[in-house]
Amino acid sequence: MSASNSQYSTIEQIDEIYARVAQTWKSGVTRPLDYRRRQLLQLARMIQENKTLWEDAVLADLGKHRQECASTELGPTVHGALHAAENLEDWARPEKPKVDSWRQNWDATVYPVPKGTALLISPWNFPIVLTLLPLVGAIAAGCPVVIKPSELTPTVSALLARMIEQYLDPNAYVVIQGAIPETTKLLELRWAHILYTGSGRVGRLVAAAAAKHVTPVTLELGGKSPVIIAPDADLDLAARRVLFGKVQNSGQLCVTPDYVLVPTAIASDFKAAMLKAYASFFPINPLDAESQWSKIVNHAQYQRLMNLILTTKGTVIAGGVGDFRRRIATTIVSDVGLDDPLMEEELFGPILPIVEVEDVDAAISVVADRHSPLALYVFSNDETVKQKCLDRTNSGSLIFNDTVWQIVVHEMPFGGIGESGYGSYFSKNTFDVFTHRRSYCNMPAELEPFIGHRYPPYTDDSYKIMCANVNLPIPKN
Ligand SMILES: NC(=O)c1ccc[n+]([C@@H]2O[C@H](COP(=O)([O-])OP(=O)(O)OC[C@H]3O[C@@H](n4cnc5c(N)ncnc54)[C@H](O)[C@@H]3O)[C@@H](O)[C@H]2O)c1
Repeated sequence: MSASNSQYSTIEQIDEIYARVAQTWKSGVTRPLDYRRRQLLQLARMIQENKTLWEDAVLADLGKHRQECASTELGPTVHGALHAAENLEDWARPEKPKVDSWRQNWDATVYPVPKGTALLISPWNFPIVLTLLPLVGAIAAGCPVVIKPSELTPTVSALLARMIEQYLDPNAYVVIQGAIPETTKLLELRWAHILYTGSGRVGRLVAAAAAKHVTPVTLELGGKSPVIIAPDADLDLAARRVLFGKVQNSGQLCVTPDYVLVPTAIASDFKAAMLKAYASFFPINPLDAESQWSKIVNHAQYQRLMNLILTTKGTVIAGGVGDFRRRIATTIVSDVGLDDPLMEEELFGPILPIVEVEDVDAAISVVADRHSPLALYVFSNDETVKQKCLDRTNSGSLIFNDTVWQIVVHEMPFGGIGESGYGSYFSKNTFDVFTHRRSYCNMPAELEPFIGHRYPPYTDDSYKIMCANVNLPIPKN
């Protein structure tokens, strides 16, 4: 047992839990749609009936305000579970692909079937929704699941363990509490799918471990998500919306705006707009005891962020201070160069560098020269600018005139590209992650007269028939 937390699972317990969940998978109990539906409704109840407990847990671990907890953790989870329960039958319906007429009596069908027992490894920054939304998809798909939440949010992880045992089928959905040794052990086992959310550093370890068993993986990683301000942008609106994205969970959000690229011609107007938005968001000192803002998750992260504020060569124009409760005032830094320490790693905290560039083309070049981010935000209504951003950059998502709230459009796939990860989920996409599209055919004996030419011995006649597709006419253009 790990010394630091008596609720951590021992290695023997992990083996026992794995065997139990594997047995559940074999029994087929998680497959029927009415079972899946019941579990999904239970998951929604688990949140709704214990709203205050969840809010308190997130408050204890992250100091996150109840409003942020309701809007970004609890609401999306309940909505996601109910949406899956409502659409389950549709998503799980077998499909009849369009086939050539001569194959129509082969009964070609695609069955969406559960992949098998899945592993979810989730991060600390949104410890409820980033654990439970993947779980919703896995339940909907019919997979049993082992869940490993983050050790950095121990109150939420303990609550997840207790609630999931109480509300869901405990033989099919189990939380393992632990840190690196427990995750390492879990990664040695064979899973049907692993969905990992977190840093690229650990993502690489997960992908390497999965490769040993040829296990498919979804990697939801991070990266520096840029903002481009175009000359035609409404600067007050842009400033408010950029700052909104930055204050959510004190910037500890995978799609938080990481840095702003602004053409020199409008840079001073944009800075003024940012300071105006700042004053309206923070009518009192952001570090006041009644603070509404999340704390930084641990001392090491706090220290890392404060060091960045100290070592930047830019000018701190707002914030710049922290306190003993690990809160850092949202900090705006102007005149930041592309070689500044703030422009190296993903910031993942409440610091917003503003980088001046010659024009929108230069901004696009900066984005295109770096790793593809999880999100790219552009403030513009100019169709030429929009098209250039679409054509010349790549990112998990491309959002015009807002930040962060693309995540409420559940119908769109959420995921990264390149260093920001691979695979995507949300809504039916999550169901698809845990689903195998199994091909099915039934070839009746009456086919023999029509397919007899496939059997040896091969003859000139059978060869001619088999060349039919090779000789298909090709259109000129
Ligand atoms: N794409 C997304 O949806 C998304 C969402 C949230 C966070 N993120 C990204 O996650 C990162 C921050 O999250 P984090 O710090 O919790 O990530 P992390 O990678 O440190 O931890 C995530 C999980 O990995 C486990 N882990 C940590 N070290 C390990 C090791 N050596 N071996 C095996 N397992 C290990 C942890 O126990 C935890 O459960 C940021 O980069 C952020 O952008 C991405």
